[in-house]
This record gives sequence, structure tokens and C-alpha cells, in this order.
Amino acid sequence: MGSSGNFFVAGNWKSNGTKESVSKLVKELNSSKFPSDVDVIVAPTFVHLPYVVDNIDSRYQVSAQNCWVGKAGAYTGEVAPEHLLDLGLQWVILGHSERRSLLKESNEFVGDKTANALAQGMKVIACIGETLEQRESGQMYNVLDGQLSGIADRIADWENVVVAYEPVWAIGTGKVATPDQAQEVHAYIRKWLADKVLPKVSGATRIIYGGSVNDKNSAELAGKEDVDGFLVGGASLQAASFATICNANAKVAA
Ligand SMILES: O=C(CO)COP(=O)(O)O
Repeated sequence: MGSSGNFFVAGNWKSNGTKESVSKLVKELNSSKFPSDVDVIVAPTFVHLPYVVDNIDSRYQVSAQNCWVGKAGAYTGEVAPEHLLDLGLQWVILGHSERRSLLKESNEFVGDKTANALAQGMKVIACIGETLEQRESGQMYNVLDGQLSGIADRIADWENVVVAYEPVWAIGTGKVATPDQAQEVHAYIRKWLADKVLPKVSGATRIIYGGSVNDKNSAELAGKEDVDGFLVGGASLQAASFATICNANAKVAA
């Protein structure tokens, strides 16, 4: 834990789930145990949001996986922050690498969406991360700088932002970053925030890691100074694994 906030674990269910599997998962999550000082968030598909909001235990907060860049209106197929707030949601994940690559979301667009969501009263899990090619060609820090600047150039208040570092080569590959690799980049992001935004923001912002986090590797990653939590994909669909990950920091502290 390098930040002053609570340990933060978010489960990104991505484009997964049926009515049946979501209801089973919610039931299992409702009987999972984790410390009260861990912020635990689940992010189902838009379709499953109302069910999850109505049925999940209040120890969990619910997040969307994306939202529109402006206000509600004539934007076919889009879901605006107003819709999410109306449902009682506070959180939204923005800039996930799957959207950056598959839907060509630019750093500027992700920054605009972040600014819009914050201005409308939401909290944002803002994702950044490099591809293997970028890492191996020495471009990693340039790429991260561009992604961070896309956000920092457009927002003044970071209080409701969590930064998720998700190296693209570790997402869904089973190839997790080593604790030292994660720590190196998290420390870089923390310093970037101190230098380019404010030392106060650097100390208060949670920087979480995502990419093949599971019940076996989470405690060691959580032991790293600047790892303030996780953004979990595949393992968040298994209630028992997710619960272990939510307890990773307590294991470190024990
Ligand atoms: O992209 C991720 C979370 O947003 C990580 O996914 P996996 O945990 O499945 O690698």
C-alpha cells in the first residue's frame, strides 16, 4: 500500500455472464468474507447491472465497464453517466486496453470520457498499460506518459480516480507481471503524479494492478509498496478466487 486510501479490488466481468450465471455468482459473492477496510467493486455488463445493483450485498460497490463521453441524448447505443447514476452506480471503468485496441479509443478520448464522468459525479477506474512490443522496444514509459497525460490534461481533481496499471501482455494470458515488474511501474506512475500533478495527489491516489491476477499470486503482488489493489478479469468470475484476492492485503499485513 503506497496510497493513503483503502486497499481496492475490482472485478471486471467483461463481456461475460448469463442471467443464470450472474445470479449464481452474486449469491456466492454475498456469502464471501473480506475485511471491511477493503473497497470491493464488481463490474458486470450493462445488461446485468440492474440485477446486480438490486441483489448484491451492500459491502460491494457496482461499476460499469464504460460510458458515453457526454450527456444523455441522441447517441444510439451509448450509456451516459446520468443513466449509471440513476441506477445508483458510482463507478465506471474507462480506457480499458480492450477498448483502446479493439475500439480505437485514443488517449484524448479516454481523457475526455474521464473528465465527463467525473464532472457528472462519477468515480473512475482509469486504465493504462503497454503492449509487449512497446515494452520490448523501450517505448513503455512514453506510452504510459501519453496515457496519463491524456487524463491529467483534462482533469483537475483526482480524488475520485483510481489508476489501474494493466500491461496488455499480462491480460488474459496467464502471464502475470512479476511483483518487481509491477512495483517498478507503479512507483513510476506515483512519481509521475507527484511531478506532473501534485505530491498530494500522488500520495492519495490508489494505483492498482491488473493482468492475470489470481488467488495464487495476489498476496505477493499486494506485498509490494505501491500496489494498492487489483483489477481482476477472469478470476473475478469465480467467487472463491475473488474472495482470496480481496483478502490478499490482509494476508500481507498478518
Ligand atoms: O483486463 C483485466 C481486468 O480489467 C485483466 O484480465 P485477466 O485478469 O483475465 O488477465
